Amino acid sequence: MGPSSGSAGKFIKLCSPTIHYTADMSGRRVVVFPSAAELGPALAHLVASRADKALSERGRFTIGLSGGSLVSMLGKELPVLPDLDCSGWLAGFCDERLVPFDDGESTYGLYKNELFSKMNIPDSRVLAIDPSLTVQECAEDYAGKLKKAFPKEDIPVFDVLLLGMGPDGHTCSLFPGHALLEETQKIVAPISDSPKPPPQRVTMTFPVLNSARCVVFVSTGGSKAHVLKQVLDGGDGPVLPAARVLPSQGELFWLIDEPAASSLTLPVERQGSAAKL
Ligand SMILES: O=C(O)[C@H](O)[C@@H](O)[C@H](O)[C@H](O)COP(=O)(O)O
Repeated sequence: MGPSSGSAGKFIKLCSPTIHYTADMSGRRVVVFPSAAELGPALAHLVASRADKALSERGRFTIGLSGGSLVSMLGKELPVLPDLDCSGWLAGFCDERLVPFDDGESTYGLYKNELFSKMNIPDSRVLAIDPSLTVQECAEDYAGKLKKAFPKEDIPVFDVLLLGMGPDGHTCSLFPGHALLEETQKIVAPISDSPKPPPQRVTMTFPVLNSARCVVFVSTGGSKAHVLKQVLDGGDGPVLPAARVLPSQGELFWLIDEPAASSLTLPVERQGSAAKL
């Protein structure tokens, strides 16, 4: 798509050599970086800026985390930011695999090692699942934890949700064609037939994703090019789960790298600043 196509709207000119261009595509602010190495620091700055804002306006910063490449990216980039005070942070998980915390598949376990320990975020500031429960109980228990953490809201409003997207267009544990895509009542749902192992997981539902103040997708690598085109460009195919994330009030960013963007036709704006995100 280009400036003349329907899905591409105004293009935002920023000023730093590390961002190639940003585009406003159907309410999504798409930012393309030369590589994942340049995307990581911008992601960290974006999180820090929304944390500053939340802390000054509401006295705490709530963030939902996802697995995949985000774990190591955040573990590398956030702890090295100067003057980042995490004492007011409350971290949860956009989805989680129902495995013990010391299992290599546990998203909590990965973040504990790669991020929480480096940033001195204690367990009391982390909303985690109870992996000893059945998947049904686990979803109810985690939903209860979210409700307790957001007592004034029917649907939790996270300051930032960080999401990845699988090559099939799934996000969180919301997979293409699955009945959970239509869930409107629960804020957290169990899934016991995840097409991607492990099969048992719990996941935030679209009502939570679409209530956030800021949602940031991170997607990198050439293996995502085809599905990114489908999600960002639309077209005749089914609307993939990642494309259904459109916060009703909040911001929506797609931070991608050039290989992932290679099937998109983007404008030639080539200046930007991570600080302006
Ligand atoms: O729970 C999972 O099985 C993964 O965490 C998965 O959902 C991941 O987030 C996406 O596949 C994006 O992965 P990348 O960030 O590595 O692209």
